[in-house]
Amino acid sequence: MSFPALVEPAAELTIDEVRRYSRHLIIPDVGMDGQKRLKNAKVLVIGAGGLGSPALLYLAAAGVGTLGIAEFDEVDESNLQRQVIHGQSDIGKPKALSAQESIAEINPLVQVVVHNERLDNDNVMEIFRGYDLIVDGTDNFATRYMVNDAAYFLGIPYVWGSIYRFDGQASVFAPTMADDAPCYRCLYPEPPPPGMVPSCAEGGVLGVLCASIGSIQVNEAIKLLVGAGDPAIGKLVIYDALELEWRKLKVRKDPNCALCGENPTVTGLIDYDAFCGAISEEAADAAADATISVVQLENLLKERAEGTRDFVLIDVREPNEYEINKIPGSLLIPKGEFLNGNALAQLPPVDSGTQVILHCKSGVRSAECLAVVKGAGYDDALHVGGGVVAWVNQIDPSQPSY
Ligand SMILES: Nc1ncnc2c1ncn2[C@@H]1O[C@H](COP(=O)(O)OP(=O)(O)OP(=O)(O)O)[C@@H](O)[C@H]1O
Repeated sequence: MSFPALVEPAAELTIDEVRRYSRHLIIPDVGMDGQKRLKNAKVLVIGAGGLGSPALLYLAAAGVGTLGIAEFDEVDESNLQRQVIHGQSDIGKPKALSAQESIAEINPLVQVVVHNERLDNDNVMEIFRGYDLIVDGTDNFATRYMVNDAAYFLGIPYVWGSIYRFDGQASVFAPTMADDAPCYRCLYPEPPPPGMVPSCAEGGVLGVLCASIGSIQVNEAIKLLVGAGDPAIGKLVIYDALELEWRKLKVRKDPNCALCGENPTVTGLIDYDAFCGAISEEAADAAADATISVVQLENLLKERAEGTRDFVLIDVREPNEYEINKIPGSLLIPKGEFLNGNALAQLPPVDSGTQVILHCKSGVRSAECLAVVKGAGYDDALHVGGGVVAWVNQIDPSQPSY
């Protein structure tokens, strides 16, 4: 199904622009009219990370007249494996500014608007207002639901993408463009239970997958802006890079959707952190008075070495994470073993007097496991807040982080 172009055409292209965009101008579906629409377009990209990098680069190269960048973070060495808009000399710089510099080099005709801040309930409506289209390149559920809701309230279509390891997904959510067009909540009414879906920082992502999904997002954005082809409204694009398989599933509007359904219950922005629960209630309860810092752990490890303390330190991450860095003296039992109950047989008996201390990468998975262990009777079990990330940052910077 085709849709009218989102943007009116600019009055004219300059001679420089005609030269620069000549390969677009000779595509019948873009042409002079489409390129003038791109020139007039205002597109906001949220996140200048894995997906945002290729999205910004190609939107800029394509001649989108105004490109907004909403990003609060700074460039880290571990970003460079996939966030190709940043380079070695950008490490430590705000990503939004680093991205702006790259765009100036790729296409100085683009006007870049930098929003060097975290998008949240306080600023999202104001920042979104005035853009024709949004490209969501973020990596967390709280932001995704917020983007979906804010875009819906303002009637702005957006292109969503998501990546994990070798798997990617993308879709266009534009409930105000067609009566039967779904929103993100129609596809995913509820966020996954906290701790169940690891982030890319926890589970990893193939760098080049960002290019595959980010370029699909740009493709959809260009189609929407110029009114070409059949955009992925009501369609979920699924890419399996390991099998080299693309699939397209139909996504229907949910009449019971909390946002765009017949009797909406979400009528304004909500507390998205609470909705997505950074940590499950059981895990939060278990960890409430059983969380130690890495400094406390270091002291406990010294006492254990001196023979004045008895405990097992268990790393609940995956074996490939354990290969990258570890807290010395830890034993690896991945979280899945706790969830299926097998880990308990590998722990010292409850009445042995040996305490159980758990850690993971950042403290989310270990809190989930702590709830299991406490439920099995290990009342004095502890977990390490901040996990191995805090250990590397505060105790042993000689180890790599990831
Ligand atoms: N609410 C938000 N406002 C602005 N930018 C956001 C928001 N939420 C996430 N982002 C940005 O979206 C980008 C997502 O990129 P990516 O998935 O590659 O993750 P990353 O945070 O850079 O990497 P990693 O999680 O592996 O350290 C990040 O740069 C992140 O800072």
